[in-house]
Order: sequence, then C-alpha cells, then structure tokens
Amino acid sequence: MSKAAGNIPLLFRIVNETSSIVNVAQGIVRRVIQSGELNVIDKGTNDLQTKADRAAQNYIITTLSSLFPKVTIIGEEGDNVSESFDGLLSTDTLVDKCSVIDVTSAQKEVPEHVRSIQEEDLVVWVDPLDGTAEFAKGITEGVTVLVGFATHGKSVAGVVGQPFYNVNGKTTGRTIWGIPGVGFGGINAQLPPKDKKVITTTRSHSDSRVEAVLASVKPDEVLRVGGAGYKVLLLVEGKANAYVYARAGCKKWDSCAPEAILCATGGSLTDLAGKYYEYHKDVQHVNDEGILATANGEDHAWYVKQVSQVPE
Ligand SMILES: Nc1ncnc2c1ncn2[C@@H]1O[C@H](COP(=O)(O)O)[C@@H](OP(=O)(O)O)[C@H]1O
Ligand SMILES: [Mg+2]
Ligand SMILES: [Mg+2]
Ligand SMILES: [Mg+2]
Repeated sequence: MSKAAGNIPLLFRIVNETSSIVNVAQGIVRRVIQSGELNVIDKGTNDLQTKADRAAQNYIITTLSSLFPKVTIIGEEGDNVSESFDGLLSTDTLVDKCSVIDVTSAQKEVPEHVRSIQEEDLVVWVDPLDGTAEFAKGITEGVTVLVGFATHGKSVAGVVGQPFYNVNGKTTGRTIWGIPGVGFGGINAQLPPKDKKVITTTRSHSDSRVEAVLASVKPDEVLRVGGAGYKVLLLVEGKANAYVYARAGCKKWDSCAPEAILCATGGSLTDLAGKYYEYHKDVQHVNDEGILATANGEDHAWYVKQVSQVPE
C-alpha cells in the first residue's frame, strides 16, 4: 500500500470502493428488467425477491468482501445467494462514478470516531434492491441499492444507488454517499418548504395503524412510494418533510444507509419514539418500532410528540 493510501481513513476508502460497486450493481438491476426475466419468489407474505435482488447482492458481497475481508457483511437475501451475475455485468457507461470524497481537503477535519475505524469494526448492511414490490410491477423510479456502514452499533456512512434515476427523460442512474460529520455527495440537498407538510409513506405495506399514525401528523399531502431508500431521498431533496411508517417491517438494511445520508444532510431517522436504531452484527433485523425520518432534524421532536398521541 502506498503511503498516501495508508493515510486515507478506512471508512473513506470503503465508501469510495462501494460507490463503484453500487454503480455496477445498478447496471445488473437494469439488465434484469431489460431481460424481462425477473424470476420472482415470495419469501413470506408480500415480501418479494427477484433475480435482480439475488444477482446484485451476490455481486456486492463477493466484491466488497474480496477487497475488505475483515468486515462483517449482512445482506437482505441471506448467506446462500448463488445467482450468477456474470451475464449481467454490462458495459453500461451511463452511470458516472459517483463523486468521491475529496480526501486531501476533508482529511484535516475528519472526526476522530471516523479516523479510528478499523476494518474489523465495520458491519455492512446490504439491501441489493429496495422497493422490490414496485420493481416486480415495473414501477422503477424508487428502486435503490443500499449499502450502510455501522461501527459500535451506530450508522456511520451510507451509499445509495438509484438505477432508474431520470435526467431529462433519460435513465442515467445516480449514486449518493453520506458520512455524518464529514459530508455527502451525488445529490442536491434542499430543505422542504415550511408552509406545507408533505409526508411520504409506504405504497405497498400499509395497514390501519399506519394510516392512523399518518393522519396524526396532519399531512397536507401524502406521497405513497416504494422503498425506504427512495423515501429518504425525497426528504434529502426537499420533496417531503417527513417519512412516517408505523409498522414493523423495514429491516436494518433498509434504514442503515438512508439514516447516514439523511443525518449527513441535516435530517434524522429513528423509530417512532425518536430512538435511534442499533446496527451491530447481532441486532434483530426487523425495525420493530417503525420509521420516523425528518428532512430537518429540528422538526423531529414535533413528529415524535404527534405520533405518541395515537392510541395503540
Ligand atoms: N410489512 C412488511 N413486510 C415485509 N417487508 C416490509 C414490510 N414493511 C416494509 N418492508 C420492507 O421495507 C422496505 C420499504 O418498504 P415500503 O416500500 O413498503 O416502504 C422494503 O424493502 P425491500 O423492497 O428491500 O424488501 C420492504 O420489503
Ligand atoms: Mg425485500
Ligand atoms: Mg429494502
Ligand atoms: Mg431489498
């Protein structure tokens, strides 16, 4: 390893490598839908998995673990995913490499908790395709590829790919990264307007309690879209004020990367009581207490109070 590489914090190096890996994974996801062969299975009730979920996970974990063999990687689709990605590696040049962290300028200000991270400290939460219920129906805009990084139980970095992101009607895809306390890139972060309360929530996993809690925050407008990652991107871009989901169902791989990116841009993601989720390797996968995320972290306490008033 060169001296320069040795000086770059491990977290920066792994986020950079992951952004390239996520670019390739986005190509895999696009290729599968172009092929028309999704090979959908239901892992439970309304819990779909397609060939794209399997192949993208296999690619991400195989590549990341070969580069960083000491990290712990937990993928949504489990440990025995063998779907081949060989025929799905495109020469797709549509997606630019995401903007990398400018290490030389950022390095002076790297917080100690980031600088001190060792490979063996990292737990990586991989959701190879978020928004599968919609993807299987051909609703692709909200599909994301999520890779979140945690140390000591906290979400410390995230990379999110959006393979069907459109610019002027052209599907270009994009890759976004965020490290709380350091920065973010790949997205134009904006606060939502203050004069209107736009709330985003699930499109495909609602129930009566989800609706009752949603009503408690008195939305002016509700955006029902697929994917935890996409809902958080709506917050980061100022298109929604809060993401409210009062049901167990999202898992650690759904929230780890979005939490880091949202936090890096001034927002907050917690359970409905305002408590941060833990991301250590032995934690329960299901986020039992729902999701409450706000574009502006200063609004968070108000939402916690509102939702706490809904009877169980
Ligand atoms: N009740 C539930 N059962 C199963 N999965 C759920 C769920 N609620 C949320 N999820 C998962 O959380 C993510 C966001 O959900 P939603 O789009 O409904 O907001 C999706 O991830 P995946 O698409 O990666 O499986 C979805 O499967
Ligand atoms: Mg799934
Ligand atoms: Mg998901
Ligand atoms: Mg998924």
